[in-house]
This record gives sequence, structure tokens and C-alpha cells, in this order.
Amino acid sequence: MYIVTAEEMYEIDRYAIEHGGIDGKILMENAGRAIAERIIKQEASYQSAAVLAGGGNNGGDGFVIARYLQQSGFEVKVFQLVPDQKLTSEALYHKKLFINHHGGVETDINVEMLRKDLPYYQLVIDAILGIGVKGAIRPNIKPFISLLNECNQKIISVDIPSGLPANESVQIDTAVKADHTYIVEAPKQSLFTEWGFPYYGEWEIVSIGVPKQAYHRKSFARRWERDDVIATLRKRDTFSHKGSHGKGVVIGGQQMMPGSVTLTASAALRAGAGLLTVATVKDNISIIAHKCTEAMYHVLEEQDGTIKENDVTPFRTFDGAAIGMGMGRDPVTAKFTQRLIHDLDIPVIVDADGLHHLKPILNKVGKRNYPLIITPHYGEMAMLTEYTIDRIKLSPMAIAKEFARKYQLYVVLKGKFTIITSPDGKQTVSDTGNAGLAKGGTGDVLSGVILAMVMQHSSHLEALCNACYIHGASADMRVKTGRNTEIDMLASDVIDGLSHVFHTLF
Ligand SMILES: NC(=O)C1=CN([C@@H]2O[C@H](COP(=O)(O)OP(=O)(O)OC[C@H]3O[C@@H](n4cnc5c(N)ncnc54)[C@H](OP(=O)(O)O)[C@@H]3O)[C@@H](O)[C@H]2O)[C@@H](O)CC1
Ligand SMILES: [K+]
Repeated sequence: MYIVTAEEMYEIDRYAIEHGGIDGKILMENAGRAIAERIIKQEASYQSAAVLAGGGNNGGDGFVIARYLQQSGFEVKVFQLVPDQKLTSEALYHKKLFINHHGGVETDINVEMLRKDLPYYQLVIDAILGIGVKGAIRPNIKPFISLLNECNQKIISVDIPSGLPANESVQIDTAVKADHTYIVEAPKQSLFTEWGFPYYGEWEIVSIGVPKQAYHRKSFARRWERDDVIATLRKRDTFSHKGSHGKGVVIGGQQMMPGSVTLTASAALRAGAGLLTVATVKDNISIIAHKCTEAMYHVLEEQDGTIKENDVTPFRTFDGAAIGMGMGRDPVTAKFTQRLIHDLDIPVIVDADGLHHLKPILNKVGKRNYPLIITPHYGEMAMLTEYTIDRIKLSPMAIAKEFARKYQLYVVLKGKFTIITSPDGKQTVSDTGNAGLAKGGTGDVLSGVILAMVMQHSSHLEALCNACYIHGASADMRVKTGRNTEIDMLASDVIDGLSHVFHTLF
């Protein structure tokens, strides 16, 4: 599934019109009919609907929906919020069709009139504004949006809740809080943002007959889904041996923090790593070994429990390294971490405290021959970029892309919607997972899954996408099957859940 900006959606529509030869009125017909058919099927208990139509093509979709709902026996009225002169030619065409089919349209209405009329209808279809909304919502429209947010009926938005920006980086003024949104053709960026998502309610996509080639012309962002995982996750070869699945090393864990590396190591093994070594301070080893019998160990030189300068040569023999968990931010550790990041010619994943050590050498890491993968949450991204967390939440895709391109690294920006960006700017969003993951240790688990996946895939981007999907799916599975709730789930439960996820994928 592609994720588009408003401009990209218009490009795709244009391609369908200019190259596919599908007239804009037909695209509108397809959109409206597809949405009406879903409503008729899914909202079978409803018999009446008020359609609120704006002047753009979103309003045009509304007229088509009204015609099909009426044909199927719904009592329907369209409330046209702007005069005919404001209607696009396609919307006007479909208004006329609706009227030819004896459809009822109210014009010249104000909010007070609508407030009185609305209770007669069981469903409210929001076709006021689509992806063409620009700037602050104007006073002729704003009160209608507020009215919808006050009313008790089920609100179904067409393409996007009216008033909500399609793109990230745009502040919301006022927007409809939909119960259900039928998204036309492809989800818009705002669906996968913390600020936009709550407005959509339940959501689903309707296709409108755009030729597939419209999506081949550039690299659109994508949502990573179960089918993508199944298509790219490598099955184990019957004749493979432990060396075939990657020999990984987890480097971290100062004396007071053995838990993080334990979680990373256990997760890497559960996610399929062939061999796994933990490089940490001596006193941690018996604690980790107690929890993770399968790991091997490399003792790091320390100073009062803190990792100090060590030789990086032994780590060159591994297929991948995860660095930084429970490592602490002591300057003594910084030098060692920076040399690991700079010198190791294997894929390196940097998380947690490692990110703090990485920051001063960001300008040098682009020259690495092997991929560098960073896995910051929003707070760590703020530390790395010096944008505020709120600024990152407003434009997560743009900021992650800017950062990945500038420093030539892979960024896994962790959140409810984890955004994975490659150094060339390709982006995917993984939206598995739940609030149970908002707990210490789950990031360490993700780093372990990433380490295992990176060693087992030829495409780094696919490895990262699969890791994020599987990690979130494990949390979802734990809750869905009643083993945990979002409240009590622990990072170690997510490791236990991996097995169940792999079962469902193969
Ligand atoms: N072929 C296609 O493209 C297809 C498109 N499709 C559908 O079309 C939708 C996009 O249609 P669109 O481009 O016409 O824009 P749309 O969202 O209806 O908004 C424009 C209207 O809003 C108004 N307006 C703007 N800002 C405002 C504000 N701040 N406050 C108040 N008003 C404001 C603006 O007024 P104006 O500035 O012109 O005075 C104009 O009247 C898309 O979401 C999908 O549903 C499908 O049918 C499939 C084929
Ligand atoms: K809408």
C-alpha cells in the first residue's frame, strides 16, 4: 500500500486521466460508487443519510454517493454548503445526474438550519473538503465542521476527514472527527501521524481504477504489510548451518544495566540469528547467561563498571553488530563506541546510549562501506537533530528523510508509526504494535530483531521493515490472544511472542 501526499495523489489522478484515458468524471463516479457500495453493505441497519457537500471534487464524490445510496433505498439529502458557481465541472456534472435521478439538494443553508435538519438522518456523509484544503478553514465552512463534531450520528468521511491536511508538516485548524473514513485510492500522509490518525476513525481504502503504472513512475512511500513480509522473509534452507544465519554481536551493558543487552541478545536469537555473542563487562556475564543460555561472551575492559577503550579488531569477524544498549553515556565509553561505529566494516545498528556517542561523529559516518542503522525514538531523534519533539511529530517523514540522506544512514524512527528510511530517501511505515510497547526494554528487543534480520536479508531496507513489522506483530499477538494486556506486557513477553508471529507467517 502506497502512502501519498496531496500533490502525489493529484499526479496519480492526472496519470489516470492523461495516460489511462479515464475521464475525471469517471474517476469520481468510481470513487463515489465504491464508497456507496461499502456503506450499503457495511451499514445495513441504516436507512437515511445526510450528505454534506463542499464545492471541490470531494463534494462531487458526495453527489455520486448520494445517488447510489438513494438507488439502494436510502432516504438521502445533499446539503450543498457553497453556491453552484463554486462547484468544479465534475461536481456540477454529478450534481445534475443526482437531480436527474430525483435526488434532493438543499442549497443556501446555514448552520442553524442544518442543526435542525440533521437529526432526521441516521448517517452523515462528510464530503465537505478533501485533499484540496488549504490554509485556515474559512468562516463559511468552519461552523459546519464544528456542527458535525457535536452531532450524535455516525459520521463517514469521504477520502479524508474534512479540514484535516493530507500532508504532514501542516498544522490542523479544525477538522471533522470521523467514525469511519473511506480513503480514495491511497492513504495520505496524515493517516500515519500521531496528530492526524485519531481523526480518521476506522479506515479503509477504495480503489477507483487508476492504472498500476501510475505508481511505477517514482518511489512512493509505502506501508509495510503482512504480504510484504511473507514475500521477503527468508525461509531457512534445510541444509543451512548456524553460520548461514549470521554471527552477531551485541556490544553494551555497563555494570548497572545488564538487562538491555540481555533483551537484545535473546531477541536476536529468537529472531533467527545463527550465533550471538554479547560483549560486555565481566560482572554482567553470569546475570545475562542466566537468562540467555545460548549466547557467548566477550569480556570488555572496564573502569568501575563502565566500558572503556577496547580493541575493536575482534568485532570485525562478525556479520553484524548492535551497539549501545545499557552502555551509559560516560565519555570513556564514547571513544570506544565511536571507533566501533567508524571502523567496523560490517552492518552496525546503534541504539539508546550509543546514539548519544554517535552524535559528535555524524559527519564522518557517511563514508562507511557497510550500512549504519540508527533506531531513535522521538526523544532521541530530537537529541540528534536538535528539532523539538513536537516539530518531529509534525513532520516525521520529512525529518527522517532529511537526516538519512544527509548522513547516509538508515533511520528507524520508532513510534506508533515507525518510519524506516534508507540513505537514498526511500521510506516505509510499519504500523503494527500497540501501547504495550511503550515500556522500557522494547527498543532493546527491536534492536535484537533488527540485528537478526539484517544478517539474514540481502536488502537492508526489507530487513528493517520485516524487523519492525514482526516486533509490533508480536506485541499485537500477545494482546489479541489474551496472554498480556497493553498494561502488563513486558519486553521479554514480546520476545516470547516472536515464535507465534513466525508461525503465522510461514
Ligand atoms: N480527479 C481527481 O482529482 C479525483 C478526486 N477525487 C476527490 O476529490 C478530492 C480533491 O478534490 P479537489 O482538488 O477539488 O479539492 P477538495 O478537497 O474538494 O477541496 C477544494 C474545495 O475546498 C475549498 N477550500 C479549500 N481550502 C479551504 C479552506 N481552508 N476553507 C474552506 N474551503 C476551502 C475550495 O474552495 P476555493 O478555494 O476553490 O474557493 C474548493 O471548493 C479528493 O479528496 C477526492 O475526494 C476523487 O473523486 C477521485 C478523482
Ligand atoms: K471529506
